[in-house]
Amino acid sequence: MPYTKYRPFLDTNPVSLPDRQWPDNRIVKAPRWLSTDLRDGNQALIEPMDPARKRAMFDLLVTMGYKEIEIGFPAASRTDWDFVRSLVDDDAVPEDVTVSVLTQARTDLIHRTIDSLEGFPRATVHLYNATAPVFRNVVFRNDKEATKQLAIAGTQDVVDYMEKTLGDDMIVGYQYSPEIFVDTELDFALEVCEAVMDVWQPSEEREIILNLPSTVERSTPNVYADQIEWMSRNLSRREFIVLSAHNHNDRGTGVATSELAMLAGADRIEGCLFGQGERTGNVDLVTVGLNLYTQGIDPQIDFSRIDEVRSVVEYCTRMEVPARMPYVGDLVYTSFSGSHQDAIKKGFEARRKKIAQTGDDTWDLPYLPIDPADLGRSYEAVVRVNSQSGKGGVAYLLSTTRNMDLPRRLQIELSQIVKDHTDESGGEVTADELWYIFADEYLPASEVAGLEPWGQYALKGMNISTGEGSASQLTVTISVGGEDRVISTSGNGPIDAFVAAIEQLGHRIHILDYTEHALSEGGDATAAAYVEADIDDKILWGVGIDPSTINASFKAIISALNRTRR
Ligand SMILES: CC(=O)SCCNC(=O)CCNC(=O)[C@H](O)C(C)(C)COP(=O)(O)OP(=O)(O)OC[C@H]1O[C@@H](n2cnc3c(N)ncnc32)[C@H](O)[C@@H]1OP(=O)(O)O
Ligand SMILES: CC(C)C(=O)C(=O)O
Repeated sequence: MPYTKYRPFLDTNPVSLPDRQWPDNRIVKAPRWLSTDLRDGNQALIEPMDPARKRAMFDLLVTMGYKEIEIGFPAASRTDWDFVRSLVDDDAVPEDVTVSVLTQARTDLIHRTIDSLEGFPRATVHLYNATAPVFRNVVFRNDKEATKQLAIAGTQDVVDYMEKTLGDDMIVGYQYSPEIFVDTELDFALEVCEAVMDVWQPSEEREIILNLPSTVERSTPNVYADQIEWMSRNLSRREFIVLSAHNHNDRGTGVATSELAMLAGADRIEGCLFGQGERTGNVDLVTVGLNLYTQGIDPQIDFSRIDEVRSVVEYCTRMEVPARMPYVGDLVYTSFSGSHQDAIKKGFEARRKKIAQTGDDTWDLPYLPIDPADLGRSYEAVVRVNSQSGKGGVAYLLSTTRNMDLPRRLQIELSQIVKDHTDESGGEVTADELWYIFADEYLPASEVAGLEPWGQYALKGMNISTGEGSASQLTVTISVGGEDRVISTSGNGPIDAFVAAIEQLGHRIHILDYTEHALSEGGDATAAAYVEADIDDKILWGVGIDPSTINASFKAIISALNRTRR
């Protein structure tokens, strides 16, 4: 490939900051957020949002807690203008939300943009012009001075026209973006921003938002961080400036770029939900927000119903959120491989114990950086079973979907049975399919609809009496190949007596392990019993489910017996 036609970024726009501070900084609070879903996000859609979709997006952003929302480029099109006006007409903007509108530095567009704001209680006018060499030379055919003058004139236009047209009771802020900041010589970006500030005159009550976009991401995030720190250190009137980062994702590092920008001094992050936006998109606000959350920082945004957020965004943008999208994709809380499933299962068990014993619910789970429940995702989706899965995943699914708490060696036995199935089918086994595989293998068919009956033996009835200190007397009816046999025995306990009954059927049987637990709570609780037995020199597990614990254990022994002969 002709790689020599590309130049290293640092050869085109070098940054020197040997005493950089940002690598030692820590992010300790959420930035101010700006959602540009309705502007940058919308302008990049194959089919831009219609009014209903725009409104759904706006309402979603408000509900989630975004306080600054760029609602469009009202001078660009009738649809953008109408949408902006509809928010005033419908009184749709809550007290604590500030809308923002974008314009180029062109008088007619600036005036129309400001006209669109009439009636809003507060708003921000956002003006941009590209400042980088290739744009000066190719797009604007301007030198540096003319580029700066465009920013100055545009800002002056904004100031003058606001004063002339907007009432005193309206709070209007100003944002300036030197578009293509990353490719702009730093000293020139600084010069333009200073010139813009000279016009706007920021002060205690009159902040200015200076937005330094990686319009096209072309360097590693550390270079951008150097650029942000350099600007942050060299800008005058820094205390009145809200330094904003607007990052695209051309190199796939938009999130890292925004995070490093925060370390380097950015106060505000602009982006779109799930990374919508031009080309590879704007930075994903959900990922940046939830990355903060997983560090114990309140993102100030409600992500607790992430699937609802996703479905509204998919409706509005007519684009699908990919299955591996951080925090929200279909597969991100799913583990297929055996060792991951095993670790997750153990992690959940350890967590339950830790909470019960100490009340400490600090999150520390193998392979899961976030508790899916915090985002409204269910644990059932965490583990899925295919040919890569081991005992942990199988046991986890049966535990979460059926309350079955399988003993470890039974897990190993079942896992091999499931693997035979997945090796043959090649695909995933759903929780329902797993239940059918399990039931077909271990349970009398009558208990699970849709399965063929199997097994030479079945428990038909029993009567047991145990006197104090004396042996259990058992009379049991067992169907043998369809014919009922009534057997009377005794033993040290019910299981011992039942084993004696099985021996009367001509089998050698020795119980190796036995456990039981309730499957549900309350008076109508059902019990599950698990028996590992050596029957006629075959070691196998059997499972029984019944409202009576004794019946469940007898069924488990019958299950193991039938399996030796299947
Ligand atoms: C990085 C970003 O995403 S910025 C946002 C970009 N979004 C959009 O552009 C969406 C909406 N835009 C539009 O609908 C149109 O571009 C309009 C209505 C704003 C303007 O349309 P037109 O007047 O036909 O101009 P056109 O779209 O061709 O824009 C190019 C012209 O604008 C000039 N221009 C581009 N950006 C700016 C700017 N920020 N400030 C001043 N002039 C600018 C160009 O130099 C060019 O001028 P020229 O025709 O004299 O060479
Ligand atoms: C207008 C600016 C902020 C922009 O969208 C960009 O540079 O990507």
